[in-house]
Amino acid sequence: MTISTPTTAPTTTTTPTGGKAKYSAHLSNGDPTILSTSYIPTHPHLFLVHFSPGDYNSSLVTQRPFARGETLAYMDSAERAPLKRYSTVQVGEESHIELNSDLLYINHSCDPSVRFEVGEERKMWRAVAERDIQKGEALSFFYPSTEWSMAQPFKCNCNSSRCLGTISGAKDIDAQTLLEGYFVNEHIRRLKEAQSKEEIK
Ligand SMILES: C[S@@+](CC[C@H](N)C(=O)[O-])C[C@H]1O[C@@H](n2cnc3c(N)ncnc32)[C@H](O)[C@@H]1O
Repeated sequence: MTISTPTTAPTTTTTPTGGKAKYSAHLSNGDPTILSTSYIPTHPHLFLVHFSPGDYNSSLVTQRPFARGETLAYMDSAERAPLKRYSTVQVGEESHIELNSDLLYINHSCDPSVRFEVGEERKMWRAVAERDIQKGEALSFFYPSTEWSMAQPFKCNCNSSRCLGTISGAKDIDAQTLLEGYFVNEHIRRLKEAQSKEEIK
């Protein structure tokens, strides 16, 4: 197991102009050792991060039930990201955002409880319940619904009967399996279409 040390201790800061605090969990690079001691929840009445030792083992657990179709949260504190990384969410063919909130800790599942609805306009960015969700459940969304080619592929441990194995992005999933089996965002639909015409790999 590799333990990565954050380059900066996680902090909640106030900007000189008194602006919104910055969420720095992404600085943990997956290792919660330091972060868990200084954690300030961003949505304490809705969900909390459950920190687990080891790289990228933490998760986001609900504090109350949600009904299918309900918006869990808008991605209000998200910001455009210059580069994709494990913590970013793709919102368009060439656009990525950092969530800057506890939504970062939603893991992937091939049978997800949540979907991330995104698009080029920030007002579209929100997390919606795919089904009824109980209090105390760990939340999950289907990462290839937003990600075309992931910065950090991983072997999925969702244990679902429909698990797709290694998750590396929508580009590597058969079009029928992806488009008939899962909710995906419009940019992924467009990229899959371009791939089928061999306009992109
Ligand atoms: C945005 S983070 C999610 C929060 C992460 N669990 C953490 O503790 O920082 C994405 C990373 O979590 C891990 N991850 C998420 N879902 C997973 C899954 N179903 N199976 C294995 N690893 C997963 C992978 O390392 C992935 O790159």
